[in-house]
Amino acid sequence: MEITTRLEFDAGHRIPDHKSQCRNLHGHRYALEITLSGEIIDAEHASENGMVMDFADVKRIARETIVDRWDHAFLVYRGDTVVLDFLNSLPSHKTVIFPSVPTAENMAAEAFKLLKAQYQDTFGNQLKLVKVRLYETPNSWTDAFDLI
Ligand SMILES: Nc1nc2c(c(=O)[nH]1)N=C([C@H](O)[C@H](O)COP(=O)(O)OP(=O)(O)OP(=O)(O)O)CN2
Ligand SMILES: [Zn+2]
Repeated sequence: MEITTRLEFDAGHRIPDHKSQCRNLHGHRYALEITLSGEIIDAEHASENGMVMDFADVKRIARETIVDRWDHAFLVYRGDTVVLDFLNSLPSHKTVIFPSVPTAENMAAEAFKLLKAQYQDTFGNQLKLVKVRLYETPNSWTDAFDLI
């Protein structure tokens, strides 16, 4: 079985070498969809009985791991020194330094890597993160999978 839940957040970014307008500082309302697979839990009287994982717990983990960190932050490539220096000059600014250019693809890959370690198979139902889908706009999105 697969389950999917969706969270949204706002963040700023830029693609410094982009050929067009994405080189400008701008923001998106991102949507993050998390898909997990596993067997349906068969544990009489357990809160999770009949579920792959409680959607509330899927979202709580995603909030703690990604959304609370990236929401209303500016995501900056660590090599984008002109913008990084500017952001560092702003008192108490919420800045997330990225190891790669914060394209939708790199953000989804980073989210997958961080989330994979957080979804634990506590009920022995082969719970597994299978996909992270990130919408950068309502019309454009990317899917990250486990490449290992
Ligand atoms: N493969 C990718 N292409 C682009 C990315 C990306 O992350 N991966 N990012 C951008 C820019 O960030 C840009 O903000 C989004 O571009 P675009 O889809 O062209 O923006 P629109 O506002 O025109 O999108 P609508 O879907 O029409 O609202 C560029 N390319
Ligand atoms: Zn953008």
